[in-house]
Amino acid sequence: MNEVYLSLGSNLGDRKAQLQEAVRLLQTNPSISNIKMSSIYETAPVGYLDQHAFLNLVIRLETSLSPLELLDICQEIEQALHRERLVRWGPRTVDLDVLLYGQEQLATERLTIPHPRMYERAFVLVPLQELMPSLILPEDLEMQEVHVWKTYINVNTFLRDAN
Ligand SMILES: Nc1ncnc2c1ncn2[C@@H]1O[C@H](COP(=O)(O)OP(=O)(O)OP(=O)(O)O)[C@@H](O)[C@H]1O
Ligand SMILES: Nc1nc2c(c(=O)[nH]1)N=C(CO)CN2
Repeated sequence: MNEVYLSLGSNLGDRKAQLQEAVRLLQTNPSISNIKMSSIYETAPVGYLDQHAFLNLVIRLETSLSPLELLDICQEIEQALHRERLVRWGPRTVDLDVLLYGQEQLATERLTIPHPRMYERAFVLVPLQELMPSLILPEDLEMQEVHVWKTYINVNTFLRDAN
């Protein structure tokens, strides 16, 4: 089994419902187990600023899928939730990025692990630190626009939460 960390984000439409659907689709995959989630954070947009605030979280899971198989699953979920790529770093119904896959280091055209921009992103590192308390945040990280939006006891509570 491989331990994997994914970053999830949404800033278009019903942000929480889309994150719930993405997590539900991951949970129903027979090759994925033991999903743990961080709190959900509301975060100011980074990179492309003229867009709505995001909801972001990080999840840890175990999987027998290879890194590329997992990327395929993430991209299928983005497609199922009607993700469109119109602007780089622009608005999205849902975005799933592979942050870490065990101790794996990869730099291919389709997939780079660890995710190349994760160490500069408070919207990734702050939720990641909840699941990985030994993580030391960079001193110059822009923290002020990253706020806990909601904390769930576990994934099932999150998936049952209607509003
Ligand atoms: N670790 C990774 N996780 C997800 N996608 C990756 C990763 N490494 C490379 N990619 C590639 O990046 C491409 C663009 O991904 P995407 O459209 O989600 O980027 P983005 O979320 O807008 O920006 P960013 O990559 O800065 O988060 C994907 O098609 C995928 O092949
Ligand atoms: N706050 C926030 N900003 C972003 C996000 C995101 O998930 N949250 N994703 C991006 C591209 O991956 C670009 N900018």
